[in-house]
Amino acid sequence: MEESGGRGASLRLEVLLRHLSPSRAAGATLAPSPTSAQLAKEKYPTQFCYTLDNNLLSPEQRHFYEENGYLVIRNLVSSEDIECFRNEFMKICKNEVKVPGLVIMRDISIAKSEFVADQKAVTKIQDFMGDEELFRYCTLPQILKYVECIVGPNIMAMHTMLINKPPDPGKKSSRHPLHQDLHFFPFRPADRIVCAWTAMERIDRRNGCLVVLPGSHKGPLKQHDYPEWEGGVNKIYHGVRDYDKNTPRVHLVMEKGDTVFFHPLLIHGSGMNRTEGFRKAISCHYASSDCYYIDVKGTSQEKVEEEIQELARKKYGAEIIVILKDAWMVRGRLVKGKRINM
Ligand SMILES: CCCC(=O)SCCNC(=O)CCNC(=O)[C@H](O)C(C)(C)COP(=O)(O)OP(=O)(O)OC[C@H]1O[C@@H](n2cnc3c(N)ncnc32)[C@H](O)[C@@H]1OP(=O)(O)O
Ligand SMILES: Nc1ncnc2c1ncn2[C@@H]1O[C@H](COP(=O)(O)OP(=O)(O)OP(=O)(O)O)[C@@H](O)[C@H]1O
Ligand SMILES: O=C(O)CCC(=O)C(=O)O
Ligand SMILES: [Fe+2]
Ligand SMILES: [Mg+2]
Repeated sequence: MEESGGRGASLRLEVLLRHLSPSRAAGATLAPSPTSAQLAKEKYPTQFCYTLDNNLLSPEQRHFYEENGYLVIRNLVSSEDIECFRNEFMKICKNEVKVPGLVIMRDISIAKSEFVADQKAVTKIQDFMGDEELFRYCTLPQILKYVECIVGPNIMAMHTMLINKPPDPGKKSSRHPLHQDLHFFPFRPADRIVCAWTAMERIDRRNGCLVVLPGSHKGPLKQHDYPEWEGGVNKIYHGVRDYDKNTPRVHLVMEKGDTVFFHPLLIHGSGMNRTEGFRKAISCHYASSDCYYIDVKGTSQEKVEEEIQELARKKYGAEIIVILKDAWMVRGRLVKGKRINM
């Protein structure tokens, strides 16, 4: 007795398969469908250098990051999570929560005025790794998935910020000059570093959205200086000294929860806040734990190191000598994989 479907049926199947796809003819097992990484290589045969082989980014997304140095993913962080981060930030501003290692910055226009325990006094908080609630942002799996496509499987959270851009006091000091984040980082390689920046509300040109120069990540790290702004510039808000003024600027209009991933050499800044609200964004810079520290002495980054040391001396006393590398090693936190060099 012949099994149901026997030779006759398999012959018919073979003919059908040949008809559908000559390469899947009899004998050959069904080939698995091509992965996203394979598709990307077929479609864009040039070498990828800013992204790693992965099966998350579509070929178009991967190509976009390679060419432009940034990629916006819509609606990546939930409203609920963002409200938790907002509440925690408010508690920090009201002094209800003390976070070890946190740096609180006030806008230059209010830095010298009387202290008020309110978000109105805070332009940005930095290094919130010691706050478990805010740090949860850096560990969100949907963010780390994208980060892994750029930095690989061993991921350190190196630098964290919650930016609370105040209504401009009329001096344009709420602007952030165009800069490259790598200017502040004494580690390399740049291609294994990425920033995730999430809008905590709708952010457009009225409240000071991010402005990027697409493709600028392909250039070198540039010389940075304080811009000559009449209304004053915030401490450490260095800007690129010269950049191609003809490069088109792109204003990234983002909705709450939208997240942009960008390369540390991408030239970016943000405009002034013309609204009455405090424009909020949360961000984390990630690096592969395979990265290594560099000595910035004798480079364009030397001045940053000196300036940060000077701030630390003022704050903690004259005898303190901050080794930049040590300061980064203490702050950095592993979020995925193994801690190697960093
Ligand atoms: C990807 C980006 C990477 C980065 O951004 S890495 C850059 C690292 N960033 C930093 O190190 C943060 C810099 N900011 C700070 O450390 C602090 O905000 C800063 C400036 C020390 C102020 O700390 P506070 O604890 O508020 O100290 P303080 O009230 O005693 O002020 C000390 C002196 O600084 C002045 N100041 C405070 N906020 C300022 C501002 N926004 N712009 C300009 N000057 C500012 C303040 O007036 C005071 O000056 P003075 O000593 O009285 O002459
Ligand atoms: N003189 C300057 N030096 C360095 N950066 C600057 C200077 N003037 C403006 N910027 C920065 O350049 C970026 C782009 O400026 P641009 O005028 O295109 O947009 P914007 O000021 O953000 O928004 P809008 O044009 O809607 O006011 C902003 O991030 C701003 O902070
Ligand atoms: O205005 C912003 O949110 C961007 C700030 C920024 O680029 C930075 O602090 O490095
Ligand atoms: Fe930046
Ligand atoms: Mg402008």
